[in-house]
Amino acid sequence: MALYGRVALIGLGLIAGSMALAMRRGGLAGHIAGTARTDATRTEALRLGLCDTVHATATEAVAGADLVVLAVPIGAMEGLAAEIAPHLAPGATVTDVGSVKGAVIDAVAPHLPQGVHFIPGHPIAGTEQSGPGAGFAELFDNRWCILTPPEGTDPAAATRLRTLWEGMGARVDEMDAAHHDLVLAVTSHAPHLIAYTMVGVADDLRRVTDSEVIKYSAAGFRDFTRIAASDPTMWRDVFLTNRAATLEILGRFTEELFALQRAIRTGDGEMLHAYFTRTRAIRRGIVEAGQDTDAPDFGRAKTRG
Ligand SMILES: NC(=O)C1=CN([C@@H]2O[C@H](COP(=O)(O)OP(=O)(O)OC[C@H]3O[C@@H](n4cnc5c(N)ncnc54)[C@H](O)[C@@H]3O)[C@@H](O)[C@H]2O)C=CC1
Ligand SMILES: O=C(O)C(=O)Cc1ccc(O)cc1
Repeated sequence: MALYGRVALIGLGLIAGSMALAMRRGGLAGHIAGTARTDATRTEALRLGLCDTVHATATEAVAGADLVVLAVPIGAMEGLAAEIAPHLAPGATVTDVGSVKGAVIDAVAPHLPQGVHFIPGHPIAGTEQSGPGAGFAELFDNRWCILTPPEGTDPAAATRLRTLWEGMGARVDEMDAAHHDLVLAVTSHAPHLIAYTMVGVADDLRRVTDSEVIKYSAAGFRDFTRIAASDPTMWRDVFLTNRAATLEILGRFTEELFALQRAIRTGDGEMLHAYFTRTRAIRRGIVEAGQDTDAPDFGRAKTRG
């Protein structure tokens, strides 16, 4: 028997589309109901076989669902939570996949009725692509998914959601929302901002033509351009909702950057060498601990992009 009888996916983009395909692969959902705002997305989701039914409204999709997944940009979550709240089945679990957790909890939890389990989540897996056609079943394989269940969460509901993510190929960790937001500011949010900035700098530097940027892109800059092609709405919402942690990390980043800038200006090769030796050791530690899921020897499908 399927783990969840009826799953409602709100927002049929990269993450919801990948979840639909991964749930089908694992036989984890009896019925997948989806909702999207436009006719084009609903038609595309049916054509791709993501959903058994697609609905024009979120309230129709969540009716009778035992799992509801909010898979929209963070700024859209509060409005959707308010809209679906009166239509949720008693005992249902509501989860989300947002890249920031504290703000999502503040926005969503107050709207949900007693008897509904709210267990926020965040798959640490994605690409710069968006929309239903961007999804693929292997996206979560060997990737982490972080759950941030609030205190007092029903253990059976949390275990069931953990089992779903494991069934979709992910490894699951639990932590509190504030810690999640700090960790992700370091590992994802600040790096994305740096990529956006670097691509902006190259664009501003008119002495370097566009064709030269493309032609001579070494791997570092190529990765920046891929990341800087990510969805603008999603990333605007990430920075507006993880403000404190991102600003804290960017402050530290700026200090380090100034120190390196000074070392370059003063010709302090010793400082540069010591710094790069330290960072190389960090990278090697990650690979040796088997934490780099993109390493070629990890035996998994690489994230597309
Ligand atoms: N893209 C990535 O790599 C990752 C994204 N996330 C999170 O997952 C969530 C969804 O991201 P993606 O699937 O990448 O985005 P996406 O852009 O591919 O899909 C989002 C979908 O939500 C729809 N939508 C937007 N506002 C809506 C509203 N008010 N009502 C109904 N539908 C609405 C959009 O039309 C779109 O179809 C975001 O909160 C993001 O932070 C989490 C992990 C990775
Ligand atoms: O495409 C990439 O490199 C990513 O970093 C994907 C990603 C984007 C946002 C998340 O919250 C988690 C993963």
